[in-house]
Amino acid sequence: MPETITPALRVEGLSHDWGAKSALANVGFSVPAGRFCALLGPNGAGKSTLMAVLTGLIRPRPGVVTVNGHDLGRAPRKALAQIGVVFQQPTYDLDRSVGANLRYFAALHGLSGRTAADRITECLARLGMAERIAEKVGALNGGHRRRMEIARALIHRPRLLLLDEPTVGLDAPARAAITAHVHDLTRDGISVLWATHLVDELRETDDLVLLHRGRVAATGAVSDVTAGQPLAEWFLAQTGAPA
Ligand SMILES: Nc1ncnc2c1ncn2[C@@H]1O[C@H](COP(=O)(O)OP(=O)(O)OP(=O)(O)O)[C@@H](O)[C@H]1O
Repeated sequence: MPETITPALRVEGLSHDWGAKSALANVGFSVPAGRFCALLGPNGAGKSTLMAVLTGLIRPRPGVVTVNGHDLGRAPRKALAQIGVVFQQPTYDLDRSVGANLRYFAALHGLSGRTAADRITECLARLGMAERIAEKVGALNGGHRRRMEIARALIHRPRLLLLDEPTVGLDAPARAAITAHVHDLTRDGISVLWATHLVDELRETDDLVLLHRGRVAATGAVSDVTAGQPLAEWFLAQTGAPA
């Protein structure tokens, strides 16, 4: 792939203060098309604040965010149309089926009828959830609920998927399954920004942005930035936080 290709996400000179507290300070990095990029940082590093900026909840000031070349500040509709989001806090209707939950989101994106049905089948299949379409969300375990939310975030075929600590509260097998499914999405050219403080969710071939105290402390391919050191040891040395 040529170097000049437009990145899925570019963040430049981004800062945000919560009152007197600096949460992000001159943050800059990019996620190339089709890459899995881990936004790694200990608790309080600023990951959720950054996700709030990237999803348009907080206006970047100062700073510039572009999604597939669309400036989030100047052309928010175009930029946001390219993004799928899985927030840290789950959002779904427990009393309705998986299919009904997805139909609701499809309708929000202007999809209905056969188009919506096909898209829902496609997205559930990508997360290994096709056979659960008629089950009530309240009857699913935590891992399957999360997978449904990821499928739902893909319904409008975004180019960039943002996930804020999507495995919080899940057991090890569920975490591994979700991590694998989301890595697989990059095969189809979807770019992923995955916020986490758990280094075992990263692969050697991933990209990584290390966020520490609101600043980018390291960025690049995992194997390059760690220079062969085990990732957990490297993370501890960089941040003082156990992974
Ligand atoms: N709404 C808010 N009001 C005031 N301060 C906030 C707010 N949200 C976050 N902060 C502060 O900003 C800093 C960064 O927090 P943030 O939640 O972005 O970090 P994080 O890396 O997502 O951490 P965690 O893993 O604990 O969610 C912290 O010091 C936090 O206390």
